[in-house]
Amino acid sequence: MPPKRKVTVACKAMKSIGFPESEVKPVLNQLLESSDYNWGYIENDEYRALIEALLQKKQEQEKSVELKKKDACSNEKAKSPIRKANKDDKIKLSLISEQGSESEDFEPIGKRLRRRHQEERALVAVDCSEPEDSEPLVKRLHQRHQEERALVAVDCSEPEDSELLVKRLHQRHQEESAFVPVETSNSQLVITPSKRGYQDINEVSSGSQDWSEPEDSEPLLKRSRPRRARQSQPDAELIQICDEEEVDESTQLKVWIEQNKSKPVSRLQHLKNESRKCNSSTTSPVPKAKGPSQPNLCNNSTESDSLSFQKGKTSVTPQVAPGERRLTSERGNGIRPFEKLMVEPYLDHTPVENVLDMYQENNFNLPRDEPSTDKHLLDEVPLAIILPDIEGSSSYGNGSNAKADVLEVLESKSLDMNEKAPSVDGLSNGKSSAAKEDGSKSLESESLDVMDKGDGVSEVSQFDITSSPKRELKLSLICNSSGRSDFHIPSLDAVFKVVEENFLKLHGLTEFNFSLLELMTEFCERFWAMGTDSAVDEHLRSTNIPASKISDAQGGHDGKDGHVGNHCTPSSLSSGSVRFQNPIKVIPQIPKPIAPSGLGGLHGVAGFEIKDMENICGESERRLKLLKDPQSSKSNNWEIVQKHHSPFSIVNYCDYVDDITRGEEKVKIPLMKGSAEDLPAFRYISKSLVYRKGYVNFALARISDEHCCSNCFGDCLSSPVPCACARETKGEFAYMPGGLLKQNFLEESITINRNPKKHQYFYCKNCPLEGSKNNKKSNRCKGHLLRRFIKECWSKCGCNKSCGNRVVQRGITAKLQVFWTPEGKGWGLRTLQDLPKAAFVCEYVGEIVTNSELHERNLQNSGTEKHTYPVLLDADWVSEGVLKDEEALCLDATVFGNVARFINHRCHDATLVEIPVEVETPDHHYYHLAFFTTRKVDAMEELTWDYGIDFNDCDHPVKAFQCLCGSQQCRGSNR
Ligand SMILES: C[S@@+](CC[C@H](N)C(=O)[O-])C[C@H]1O[C@@H](n2cnc3c(N)ncnc32)[C@H](O)[C@@H]1O
Repeated sequence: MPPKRKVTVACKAMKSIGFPESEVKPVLNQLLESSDYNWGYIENDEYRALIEALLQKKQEQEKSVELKKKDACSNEKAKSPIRKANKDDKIKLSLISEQGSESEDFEPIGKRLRRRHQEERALVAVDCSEPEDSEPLVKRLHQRHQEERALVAVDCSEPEDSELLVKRLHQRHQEESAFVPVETSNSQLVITPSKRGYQDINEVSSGSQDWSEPEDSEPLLKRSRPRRARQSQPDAELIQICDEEEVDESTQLKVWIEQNKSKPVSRLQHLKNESRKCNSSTTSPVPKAKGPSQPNLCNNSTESDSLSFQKGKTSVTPQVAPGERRLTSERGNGIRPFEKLMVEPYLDHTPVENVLDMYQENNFNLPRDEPSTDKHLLDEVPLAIILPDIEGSSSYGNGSNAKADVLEVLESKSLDMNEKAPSVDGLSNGKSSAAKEDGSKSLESESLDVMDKGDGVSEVSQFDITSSPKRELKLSLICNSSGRSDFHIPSLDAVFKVVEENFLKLHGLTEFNFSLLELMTEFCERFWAMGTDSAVDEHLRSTNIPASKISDAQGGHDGKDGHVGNHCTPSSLSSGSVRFQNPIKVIPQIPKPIAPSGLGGLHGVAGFEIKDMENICGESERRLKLLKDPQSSKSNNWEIVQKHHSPFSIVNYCDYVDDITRGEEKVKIPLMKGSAEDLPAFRYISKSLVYRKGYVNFALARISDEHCCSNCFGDCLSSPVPCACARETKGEFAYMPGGLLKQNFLEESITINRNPKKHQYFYCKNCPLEGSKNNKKSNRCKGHLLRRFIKECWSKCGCNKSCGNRVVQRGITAKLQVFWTPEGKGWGLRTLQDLPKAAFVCEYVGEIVTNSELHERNLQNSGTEKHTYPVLLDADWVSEGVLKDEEALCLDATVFGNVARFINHRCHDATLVEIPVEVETPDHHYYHLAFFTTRKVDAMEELTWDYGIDFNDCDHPVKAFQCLCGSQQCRGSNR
């Protein structure tokens, strides 16, 4: 269904339950954005996510009206001016625990709801003890909404006295804190909510998981069934983690009765709801809850997205992501937010201008097909980051460059301004640093000052710097005003003004352009700059990028350079604290596609610089022109090119006997001496290229949090708990440190290849392969073998490039040679060194063509032309549903290819096995096909793989050859 229609249908559905379109559209828009335009997520469960978002929004609106009312009232009573409060509060600070409500302020509503939705889904899958009630979803959601409204109503009935209000808020915070799972040791976990679900897995599995354990006996087909079903597996491991043992039931009940006096909700229903809430939001790794019916007033506001470092506690980077369906629905419903955006995955020399353009495209623009609904909302309006040295104009520059990139590192720093401050809210103070479980380190926390008012109440504030995996850097200042009845939220401008004036006074300056906001921004820049590795420093130093570009790319919401503009938002916290937060989006380092201006229709080609393309095209101006504007010619220049192979004859392999890759690979691949002129004319490429129609989308935006490990750090393989990227391989990585495949994974892949079972085949209703043949014969699908995928970490992951879960993408490392086979198979590939079993050798690289394009090629081939064997990328067609022609792809290495085009076929006992590898996109209709050794291979042995051809299939795109593999189980020797 086209997106516009989807919007209409969604609006209609919402209208039927009482939400007008005007309310629905902005929320839907926001939800779409936060879910990466994943309609599947929005449409699931009768629009559950959307309904929740709408209810939540309504509730927030109501709450804010209430709060405004109360504020107005308390302002009346509390006469003390802001300046007085500031003056009295000589910021004496220490860390406080405020992450509880932080996310409510910082995290966009859509994201929050999506997360909650995911958590709830996971719990529904797990919690067998609690039968789902049969109430329709909408009714249940409405009911919950009513309950929440009722709670607000209770609050409203209290006297509007400012002092009482503050106290009450504070008290409620304390109460709520009491129900938040408490520390069981000094290493309490502080969890990012969006990943919270995995925390328990960490806890449960760490230490108990045996990585070398044999694979479970689950049939492959079951695992390979559509990912929607597969996802439930990791989720199912989620357990109840609320520390209800710590909470006295009668106390809970009492509080609950207090809070729900006026509510016409049955206790049972309430308990169910609360239990669900608790399940989805609690953070403690401590023992399981007693049961679902136990009352629990777990504070949902602990759902913080903050990564605040808390002293004495260990911030844990969550590991395994929840199994949410990959975003194939985008494809399925025709939404192509970043259509044909090809990203060269390994490009290190990406000009930053284009990176920024792309970032802008990816993150701030509506997708092309997306209906333009109401105002496109952004909860967090980003400030621009200025790169001080970029134009050489920074007054702060010390030669190092600030950067606005590469920021998927998870670090959080709390600068506590109190030294030796007494513990507040359960937190210790003083210098502290903590190693997270993922191996990353929380930054040291420094305490600078303390003031005890003498009544045991510390005035505590916190300057919090948080970087999120979303490449946002947040500075937040939390002023704890608890115990001060005269406190009310000052205007941020006023605060800035006072601080700036004080600063100037303090330094005896009269004419100095000092801006606190700029200082904060500068702080962010420096933070990122210092946390970025030197390689990137160097990269940016060499890149001349105007600052305006950067602010543009940031969204440019303030209309100027994006740097100024009052985006700090004051908000009050339940404890009576006030927070100013200043979310700043930071540009990630994103590989770029080749600029569209470069080669017209070829801009989608990944992996080539323009000069490379010009080289490929040789000296021929005419050809280049054709390539630059393929539309300008009626003739298909690419086909002409291919037919005659003329552009490639310029490659005289006599000149490249030392290295037929011409430097395309990290290693040289020589040709056996003597007969270079016999080498077929082809162009060596190290990465596959889209020929023309094939749909391959490497947009980063397609990779959701669940499909990357943005929180990881360093080497994922060294993490005690496998990250989200191991989900594809059932929660354990396919690789061992050092790059070899794990035995069980390898064996399974070999078995699937050599002895496929009936149930390991998938039969399509409308087979794209058969359909592409366009002949009158039967289009009956002959079956596609379902294979196991490896999923490698990639650019959106937080780990570094040498992470052990990045093998195929690093390219060829073995010493190989192209040689003339004595048996008459033509050229072949062999190894010049001993290779261990399970070692990666190379991937199959070629042109990415659709099946119909391949068919056309074959028709055009007179049959006399030598052809390499095209490889069908059908390893997971089962989960891709009905494929469009442009999604049914194969790799043809005949004209553009890598060394794998020389690997000959061997029936059954080949030295190599091919394994699909997901790298840049979760869409499984495109993937890498990597070759691993099936056994130890000795130096000078030929490398072979089983093409999997049916030698009796006359319909096959390429005519079968008489097999000379020499295997005892040869299938094609007597043709
Ligand atoms: C991918 S290419 C391999 C490289 C090829 N030998 C060459 O010289 O370019 C596939 C072609 O090699 C030949 N070939 C591969 N394996 C063979 C085998 N076992 N027996 C005979 N010919 C084989 C066939 O002509 C086949 O179409």
